[in-house]
Amino acid sequence: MYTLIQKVIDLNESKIWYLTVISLIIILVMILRLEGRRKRILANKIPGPDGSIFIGLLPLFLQGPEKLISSGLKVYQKYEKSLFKVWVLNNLYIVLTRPEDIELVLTNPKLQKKSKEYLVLQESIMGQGIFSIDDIKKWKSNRKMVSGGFNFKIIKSFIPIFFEESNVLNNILKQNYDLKSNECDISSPISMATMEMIGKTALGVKFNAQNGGRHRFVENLQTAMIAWEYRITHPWYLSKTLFRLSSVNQKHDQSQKIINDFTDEIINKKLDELNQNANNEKKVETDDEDICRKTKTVIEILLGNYHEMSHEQIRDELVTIMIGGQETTAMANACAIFMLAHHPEVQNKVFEELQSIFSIGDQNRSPTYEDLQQMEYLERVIKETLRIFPPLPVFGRSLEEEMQIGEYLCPAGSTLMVSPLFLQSSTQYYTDPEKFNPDNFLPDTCRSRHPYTFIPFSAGYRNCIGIKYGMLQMKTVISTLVRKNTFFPSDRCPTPKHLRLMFLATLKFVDGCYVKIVPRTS
Ligand code: HEM
Repeated sequence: MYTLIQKVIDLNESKIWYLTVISLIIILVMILRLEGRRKRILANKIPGPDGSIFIGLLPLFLQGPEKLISSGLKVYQKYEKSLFKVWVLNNLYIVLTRPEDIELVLTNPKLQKKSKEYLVLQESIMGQGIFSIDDIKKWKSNRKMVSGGFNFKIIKSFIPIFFEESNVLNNILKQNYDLKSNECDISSPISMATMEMIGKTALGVKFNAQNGGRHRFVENLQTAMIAWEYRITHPWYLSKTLFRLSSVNQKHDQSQKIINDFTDEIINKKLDELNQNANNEKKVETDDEDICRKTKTVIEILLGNYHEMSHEQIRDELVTIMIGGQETTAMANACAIFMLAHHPEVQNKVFEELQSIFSIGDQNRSPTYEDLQQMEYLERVIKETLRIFPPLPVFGRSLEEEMQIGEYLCPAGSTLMVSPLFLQSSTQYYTDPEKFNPDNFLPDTCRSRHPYTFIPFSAGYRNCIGIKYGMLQMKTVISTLVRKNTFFPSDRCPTPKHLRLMFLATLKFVDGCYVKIVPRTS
């Protein structure tokens, strides 16, 4: 015994340090193994496809983003009676299928943290913006400040901008359609229109995107988003270290820098402008509220919190809003026009509703907020479009502690997944879910369903901040286009089943969205 003690005393400091490190590593490996074991034991009790050994359902992803939707739907339909598990490499996903479980998760204050896939956005231009941030304390206070830019009065003042850009869109579509067949791919023009709208309303910037202005922000935003899609559809690139080795990484980093530099420039310019106009501003604020509101954009509201938010934070929030508000509404607007083209009886009802709101000869009048409120049928059309084509088809939350959901104990370290796309096309909640039926959103029908059976904007704590903005913008775009045109199916895409979609973080068209456009004569 004495010799053992003597030996320990004789160890020099570096050896003791070495032994400590080795012991810590051994303990850590044991803990991880135990945790992994527990995760596997609990996972084994949850139904779901086993997939291949070690790689799970990775082959599903490797089939490509278009096939992923149909293959994913098959798996979902097979297991949707309860929540189910899916392994992809060593990641465990628990897919929630019942509205009760989804509500439990989305309204649980302990489950506000997004899953690790969102790191892709955090490591990119969204940074610490409220969409991707996982520091919940910071998210709470930032969300409060960002919400200021989306209050009712501010959003209402954006309607003339939505209308102006919808008219530009209408002219662009006229220039774009084939003179013989009247066919046109509406996806890209609509995408540029929503880009211009969000640029003007959030940043107070004109990109001239609709008229082909190749703005550096717009172009680099698209490059950065392609890089995310690449990472998400190649799950091993979720690791930043591996992604750094890929050829896409360099392009992404260049784009990130250009976007950040541009947004910094805008913030600095706006700050100077605000400082210079401080006295005039004060005067305007005491004048007619309407005049003041017209001049406010989301950036100005955020800069009002410049002392509470860092410059970088404001930049991240602005870029987040630009991304959150552009692609989502572009996809929804295009899908709604496409579905109207394929459902003439629905299109006629929308037009009749518009005729009851706008008098004859009123074609160029901008809708007021009250007009948009009266477009109840159009609202149902938009909701039905979002049911069938939710622009964000999947979202996830990180499960950090074991939790009982329904009859299953879900292991810590897994990701809880919710899929509006699959949930909203389930026969369990919608009769004939493939049918485009705006009456699914009649008040009584809505009341008869669990509210969490329709969640295109998510719900609960981290629901979409842009719901009102989105609804007013979509109503303005669609009503303006339908007031001026009739839409018909294109020969290139004769039925809705021919519309090819893919899952690339958001829902996207594989080869455009074609319709025939015939301008109304009076
Ligand atoms: C059709 C239109 C839209 C759809 C379907 C949609 C959908 C969603 C969904 C599903 C989420 C939650 C995502 C998650 O949990 O990971 C979300 C969050 C968010 N959306 Fe939207 N969105 C739309 C329009 C907009 C608009 C117009 C804006 C801003 C102008 C916006 C900004 C945001 C932001 C900032 C968040 C993060 C909120 C937070 O975590 O606190 N969205 N959106």
